[in-house]
Amino acid sequence: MTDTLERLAGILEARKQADPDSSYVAGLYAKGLDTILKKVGEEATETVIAAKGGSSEQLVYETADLWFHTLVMLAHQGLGPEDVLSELERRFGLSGLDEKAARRQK
Ligand SMILES: N=c1c2ncn([C@@H]3O[C@H](COP(=O)(O)OP(=O)(O)OP(=O)(O)O)[C@@H](O)[C@H]3O)c2ncn1[C@@H]1O[C@H](COP(=O)(O)O)[C@@H](O)[C@H]1O
Repeated sequence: MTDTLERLAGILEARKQADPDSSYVAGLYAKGLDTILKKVGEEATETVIAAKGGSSEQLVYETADLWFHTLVMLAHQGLGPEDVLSELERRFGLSGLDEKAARRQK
């Protein structure tokens, strides 16, 4: 499963050298962070709409768009899926309620 994320992250890294006219990802990098963040916001909204009223197929499609654009965002910021997966690994065994309580004590 993570092979797919690693493979995609490799492509996103390589697209940093690509021509924006021949690559959607290179085009996003060229337009900059604000454009990438706008796409993330749009895809998040489309995912919510699909979850509320769409088919399973639409929800999977929109979630893929959302994941893809968040991976572009991470790559633009010098991060990758391994960073997010490490954070999720760290959270294993830590209840969300306990984590929230610990944050409130800070
Ligand atoms: N996984 C994806 C992927 N998912 C979604 N998209 C694109 O993300 C866009 C989604 O935007 P919308 O749904 O809003 O559609 P749109 O109206 O056409 O988009 P905009 O004109 O508003 O940008 C579409 O253009 C999709 O084609 C993707 N584009 C690329 N990839 C991967 O990235 C690789 C590199 O792509 P290029 O850089 O284009 O070679 C590809 O081989 C794929 O593996």
